[in-house]
Amino acid sequence: MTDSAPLSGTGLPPGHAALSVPADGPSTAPASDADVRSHTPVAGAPTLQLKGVHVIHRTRTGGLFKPGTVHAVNDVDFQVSRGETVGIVGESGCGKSTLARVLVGLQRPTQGEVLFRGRPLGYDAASRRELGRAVSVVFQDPATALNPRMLVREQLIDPLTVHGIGTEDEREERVKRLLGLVGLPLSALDVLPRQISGGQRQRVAIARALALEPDIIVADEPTSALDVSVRAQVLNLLTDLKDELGLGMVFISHDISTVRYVSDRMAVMFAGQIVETGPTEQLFNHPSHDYTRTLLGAVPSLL
Ligand SMILES: Nc1ncnc2c1ncn2[C@@H]1O[C@H](COP(=O)(O)OP(=O)(O)OP(=O)(O)O)[C@@H](O)[C@H]1O
Repeated sequence: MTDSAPLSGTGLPPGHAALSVPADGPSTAPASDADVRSHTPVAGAPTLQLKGVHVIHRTRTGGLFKPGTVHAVNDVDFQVSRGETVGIVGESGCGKSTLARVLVGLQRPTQGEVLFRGRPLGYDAASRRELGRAVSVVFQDPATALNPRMLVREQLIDPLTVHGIGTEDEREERVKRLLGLVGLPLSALDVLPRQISGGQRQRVAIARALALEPDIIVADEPTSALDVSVRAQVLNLLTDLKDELGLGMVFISHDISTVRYVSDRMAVMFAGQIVETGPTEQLFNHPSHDYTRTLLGAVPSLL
């Protein structure tokens, strides 16, 4: 981990930094129509829903599909709500991370709709702040979420302070609870990230993602950077937390056996498209797409 890794002042990873404004409770005086739309959930709507989403990245060198562009996400429909884990699996470069960035509001689709609680997601500061509170992200490398120069306590208190949650004492209490939830001792509060192991750092990153009591956690390859010996522990932690807190989770991995282990439903991604989706066991037992069969035929990896 380098000393230059950034930390947003929001309790969220870099890129969410601009999403938050200091205030307490729900925003008042919406700044735009988008704010008004986003503040009233539609009863029964999924927490997050994508409809016909495309993301085309512009590149200097060009991509596979067209010189100068990469069609990273191609006509994707997707949804997730509290209480369910939806896995997204596919090989490197198929568009999983781009899709994750769309889900957490860091990437605007080139085309298509992102609905948050049934309303079109706004990209103004107040809407992003609201999304940032309801949807957290855990990245592959905890270094992207943790500031190497801040004590664990400060990193966990930070999102609470930014969102104006609780008194100082209440924040301290919540931080201790968070640490307990992710199975770290209280002594971990007073250390820097480099003083703990990679698995423990990922636990801190998960605690931080839970700090604002989100509805959904988007976990993008959360165990891939960890030693094999601790992958299962972190995976079990995520599934336990999901059950305990009733969270929704989007679990992204290139490894189909890991996705099977945690997911209720699965989406198989290939070249930017979701080529197959369904209940996990059904998809395993009766894959309908050739690419899914190829993934299933690959040597199963250790978690
Ligand atoms: N900001 C960007 N600018 C240009 N191209 C990009 C950008 N982000 C991703 N891409 C390209 O879009 C495609 C999808 O990338 P993405 O990172 O979403 O895939 P992925 O499945 O998450 O892969 P990996 O597991 O290797 O991260 C790739 O071809 C990638 O090179």
